[in-house]
Amino acid sequence: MRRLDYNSVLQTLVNFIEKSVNETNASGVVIGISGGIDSATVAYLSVRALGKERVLGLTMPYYENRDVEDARLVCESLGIECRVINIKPTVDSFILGLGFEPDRKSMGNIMSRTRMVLLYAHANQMNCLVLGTSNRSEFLTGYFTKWGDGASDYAPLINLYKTEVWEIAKLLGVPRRIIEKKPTAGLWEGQTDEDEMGISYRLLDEILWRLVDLKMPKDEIAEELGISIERVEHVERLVKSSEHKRHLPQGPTF
Ligand SMILES: Nc1ncnc2c1ncn2[C@@H]1O[C@H](COP(=O)(O)OP(=O)(O)OC[C@H]2O[C@@H]([n+]3cccc(C(=O)O)c3)[C@H](O)[C@@H]2O)[C@@H](O)[C@H]1O
Ligand SMILES: Nc1ncnc2c1ncn2[C@@H]1O[C@H](COP(=O)(O)OP(=O)(O)OP(=O)(O)O)[C@@H](O)[C@H]1O
Ligand SMILES: [Mg+2]
Repeated sequence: MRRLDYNSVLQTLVNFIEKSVNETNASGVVIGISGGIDSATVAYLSVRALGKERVLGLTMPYYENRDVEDARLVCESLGIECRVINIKPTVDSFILGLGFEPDRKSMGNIMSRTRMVLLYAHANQMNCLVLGTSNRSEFLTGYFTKWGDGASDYAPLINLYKTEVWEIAKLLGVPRRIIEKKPTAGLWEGQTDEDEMGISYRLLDEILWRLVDLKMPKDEIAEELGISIERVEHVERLVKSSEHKRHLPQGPTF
């Protein structure tokens, strides 16, 4: 992987948030706090950039599990306001209105888009910006809901791989319990990112960096990492098939 000076990356992230908020005359930021590491990292960076009074955390559970406790742990350790909104009634009423039984992926995407609606309602009302939490590993593989968690005003982590986010989180002092948790979108019980994508983040990031940033031939990547070419091709397919998620909607030009 590339070697970054994480202290300097951290300062760049803090400066970026401060500048984005000040230049837009926003009062502060709203962040969806899941209890996972990406949102915790964005919250920690935001408090460094803006102070705790200008950061609002929204925890929006669908399932009853430990994630709400973890989200509270993040907010309490930072001293930021944490509002909990149970999205089950809203999501269930969407499903009732559909007239068909959505599969678990469609249902998960409804959950993600419901959270987006709630984040923007708070941003509108409070003159705040929505900070996204997507990282480069998710962005390049399309591992996010289009117009759901992929939607935000600024996304400070978008150019950092997941393995790099882990390093920044350690430097920030994010609670260990949050750092050590298995990454999960939490869209269905037992879901984990690495199972669904079929690869560990450590290997994914090594492949993505060579494939996308260094533009290395696939056979060289496989040889250098001591893996089969099929694994590299799997990642390449994820990148290619999610191209549409990295652009605004296209139309013909005249
Ligand atoms: N070629 C193309 N050009 C333009 N648009 C295209 C398209 N192919 C599909 N589409 C559109 O995109 C839609 C599919 O995209 P989308 O609706 O996002 O749905 P999809 O990519 O199928 O599912 C979202 C994935 O992201 C994961 N996720 C979601 C939320 C959070 C996290 C997390 O890590 O926390 C992960 C989730 O587990 C799932 O694997 C299609 O229904 C279609 O409308
Ligand atoms: N229950 C939730 N309450 C509030 N926001 C949520 C919830 N679930 C997901 N989100 C939002 O969607 C984002 C995307 O989820 P994702 O799982 O990629 O990140 P994470 O949970 O912060 O970290 P990890 O990937 O390690 O689980 C979260 O960072 C958060 O902003
Ligand atoms: Mg998560």
